[in-house]
Amino acid sequence: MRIDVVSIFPEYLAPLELSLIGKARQDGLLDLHVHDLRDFTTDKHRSVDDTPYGGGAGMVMKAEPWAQALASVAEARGVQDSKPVLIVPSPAGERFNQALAYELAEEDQLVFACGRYEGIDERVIEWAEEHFTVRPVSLGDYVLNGGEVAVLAMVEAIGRLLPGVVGNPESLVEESHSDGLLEYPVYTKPASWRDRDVPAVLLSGNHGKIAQWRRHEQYRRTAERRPDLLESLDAGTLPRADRTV
Ligand SMILES: COc1cccc(COC(=O)c2cn[nH]c2)c1
Repeated sequence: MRIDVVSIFPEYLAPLELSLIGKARQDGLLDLHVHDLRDFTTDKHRSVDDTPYGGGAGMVMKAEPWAQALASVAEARGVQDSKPVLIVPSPAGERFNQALAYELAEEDQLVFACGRYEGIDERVIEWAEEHFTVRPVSLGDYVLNGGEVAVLAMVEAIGRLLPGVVGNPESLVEESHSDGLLEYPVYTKPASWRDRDVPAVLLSGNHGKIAQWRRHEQYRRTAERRPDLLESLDAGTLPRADRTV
């Protein structure tokens, strides 16, 4: 998979050189390029924003630098049969979740546009529809100063689903949200720690009972912390589970 990120703070994406995603890049599993939006400006001040039409506080990101940057990224990939997906992290986007992470992990190319200030001139989104499948995506109902933090989270959530990125794909199966439920509690040595014991069933060696206990814990936790997930479970809108793409 190829991922391109456009930002006025490219150094914000440096953590993607570390750990699992960094290794995936070294192993050639993930081809990630970060671009500085200011490299696509033409004025002496390399300006990327201006005051909003209609008034109001804050600034809006200008359309032309974005069109130049996105056109350059679309070309970088060469001619392909499907349009790359342009993801715009935004408080006004569709909600990011594990199901969307699985869906996006199947794409050949993802392009992330990191907005800042009050947002990007809406005409960029309209223009981009010609070259991309455009998807505004929200991490949650809160406002960040820019899309970079959201991109770090999404690239990690998507990247770890790519074949070969995590050592043991089995670990992707039994984790929160892979089956629509929260994960069960986990324990490791010592069996007794500060007068707190590991649940006896986990030491029993009875794998049927262990699986049963874990499933029960998943339901108990989900009902307690995320009853909304139980509703979508009933509605059958489960995320793609137990496989890498
Ligand atoms: C595209 O325009 C803007 C404007 C302002 C901030 C941002 C950054 O994204 C978020 O704040 C966000 C993402 N998921 N939840 C919140 C983008």
